[in-house]
Amino acid sequence: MIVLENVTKVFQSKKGKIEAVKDVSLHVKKGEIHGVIGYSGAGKSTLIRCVNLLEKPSSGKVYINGEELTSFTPNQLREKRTNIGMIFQGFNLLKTATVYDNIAIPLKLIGISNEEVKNRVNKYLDIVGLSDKHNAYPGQLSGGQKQRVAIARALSQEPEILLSDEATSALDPETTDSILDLLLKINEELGITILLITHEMNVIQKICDYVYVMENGEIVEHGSAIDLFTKPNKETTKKFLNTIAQRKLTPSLVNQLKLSGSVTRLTFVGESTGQPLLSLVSKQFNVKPNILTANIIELKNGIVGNLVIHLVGDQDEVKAAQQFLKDHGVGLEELEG
Ligand SMILES: Nc1ncnc2c1ncn2[C@@H]1O[C@H](COP(=O)(O)OP(=O)(O)OP(=O)(O)O)[C@@H](O)[C@H]1O
Repeated sequence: MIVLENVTKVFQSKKGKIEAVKDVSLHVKKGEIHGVIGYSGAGKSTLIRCVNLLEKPSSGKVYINGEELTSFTPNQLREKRTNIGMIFQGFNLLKTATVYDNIAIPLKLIGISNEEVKNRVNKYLDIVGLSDKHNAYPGQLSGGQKQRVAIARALSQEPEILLSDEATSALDPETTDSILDLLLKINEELGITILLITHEMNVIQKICDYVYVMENGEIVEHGSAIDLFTKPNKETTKKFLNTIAQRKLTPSLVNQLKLSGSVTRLTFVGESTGQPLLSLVSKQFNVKPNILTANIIELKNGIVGNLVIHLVGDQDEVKAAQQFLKDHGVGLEELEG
């Protein structure tokens, strides 16, 4: 379990103070995968580095499994850090060491016996699917394979928590998917709690239970992945959603369509996905629903359907039809031109 309480990080630079992280609180429950998404410069890297105190917060507290990390001496911290693995965008492997040694050396440094080192390297290379690469050097591996070695190295210290700093950002979409599948597998099979940062909405979509949207050092919106995908509030969140599913119509088209009715985004989740609601609407009300765009987004914990419809009819009938949809659990957002 990870808890951040009012964490702020201020850097002093030649140009003055930079508040990279401002009063951030978050709570990652044991066994869950939480993601922080934001644009470049939002403060994500600084935030995740505050979790294992690679960056010392200027103020605020960090708790891991109920213990306040921010109160520990450097020696205590070194010991506690073995419970927090970390993976990075650039993999951070030793180029001159074999895959075996990349995993073995850090284990030897924390005093693990040679036999146990061997067992762990075998076990975790097997889990990440690289049992045949013990003697390879990083330069002989693809990006995805390098990240697998880095994941095996992080897991070999048998942490309860894994921090992922843009781990898939340097990878192509297919390799990204395979690394995300691996993260899901280690979360499910080893029960490891994961906190990740990313600027890619598909990472959030595929593996996160809970999401924080970060902007200018602050968490501007947060919620379960399903809530964020169905009821986004902030412009930044909506922009990120637009990157995975076309949700936007041109303002001139919206204005033109609104002359004869409403232009409404409907979000279906849970039970509402299984009902023929649009056909009921056209039977029960004097309106004609025309579908303008449609897509389905598969999240870790469910499926969200998005439809943008043009409801043609007079105002009262359109309003009654919208209320009917709302009453049946459909999310509604009136689009403006
Ligand atoms: N060591 C540092 N000294 C001074 N300023 C820093 C330092 N590290 C980060 N910053 C500043 O803090 C802000 C947040 O940076 P950070 O790297 O945390 O953002 P980010 O969301 O991870 O962006 P990116 O994805 O581009 O790394 C930026 O304005 C950055 O310039």
